[in-house]
Amino acid sequence: MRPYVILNAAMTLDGKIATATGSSEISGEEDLRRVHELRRECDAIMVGINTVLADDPRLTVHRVDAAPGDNPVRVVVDSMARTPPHFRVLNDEAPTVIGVSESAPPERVAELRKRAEVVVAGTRRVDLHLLLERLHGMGIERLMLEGGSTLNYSMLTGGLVDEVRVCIAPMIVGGRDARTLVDGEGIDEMADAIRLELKRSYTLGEDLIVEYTVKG
Ligand SMILES: NC(=O)C1=CN([C@@H]2O[C@H](COP(=O)(O)OP(=O)(O)OC[C@H]3O[C@@H](n4cnc5c(N)ncnc54)[C@H](OP(=O)(O)O)[C@@H]3O)[C@@H](O)[C@H]2O)C=CC1
Ligand SMILES: Nc1nc(O)c(N)c(N[C@@H]2O[C@H](COP(=O)(O)O)[C@@H](O)[C@H]2O)n1
Repeated sequence: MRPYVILNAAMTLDGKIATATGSSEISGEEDLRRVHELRRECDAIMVGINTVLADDPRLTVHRVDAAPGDNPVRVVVDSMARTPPHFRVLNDEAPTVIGVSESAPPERVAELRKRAEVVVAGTRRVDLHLLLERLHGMGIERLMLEGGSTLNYSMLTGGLVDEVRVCIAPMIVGGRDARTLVDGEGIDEMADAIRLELKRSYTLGEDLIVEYTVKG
């Protein structure tokens, strides 16, 4: 058993979720409120280690009203236990789970254990199926996947995403090194593309929100 997973992100019209320099403030104010309402409805928020290193995110509900208990569990996918101990994802605003692999240096794992629950899943890279199974065992039924592109790819190709919700901002940045909604190795044939079904689309301020379910 695994949690129900909603991938949420904001991208420019040309599909970038960050520029090559890591600048990633894309959503308008209304969309940010939607994101935080969604966070409040989820049991956990999951990101990849590169997102933590790039953004030093809080990953809490802080743009809409929230009681302390409304903060979801924060989950970082971090094979080598590189999460810096002083980063905000390890502050006491909410509980944090760090998914590491068996290859993570023990001294870094021990340091993280002082501030977070560490789940070991996978030998070299985090085994996402196993991590999600463990999270489900911890009571996490609804999980919001908040990027970045590399983790989005692994989660989608692993069949671990149920819904995709994207804010498309009226901006274009270009750049072959800029991160897109989904990167990774990519699928070779269109016939093998991950198929989605559009459920809803609407505008929020200047942004267009599109919501899809992933076909099974
Ligand atoms: N606009 C938006 O909505 C958002 C934008 N962003 C932006 O995205 C960028 C980061 O994206 P990106 O660089 O792709 O990094 P990710 O945040 O996707 O992190 C990827 C890393 O996660 C670790 N990982 C561990 N196990 C796995 C696995 N099984 N599959 C995939 N990854 C795994 C790997 O590092 P290791 O092997 O060391 O563990 C991998 O390099 C940032 O600039 C951030 O600002 C991020 C979120 C939302
Ligand atoms: N939905 C959305 N829109 C954007 O424009 C974004 N840059 C992001 N980024 C994600 O949110 C995290 C920051 O969260 P906090 O405000 O610090 O709690 C960031 O790390 C990305 O995962 N998302």
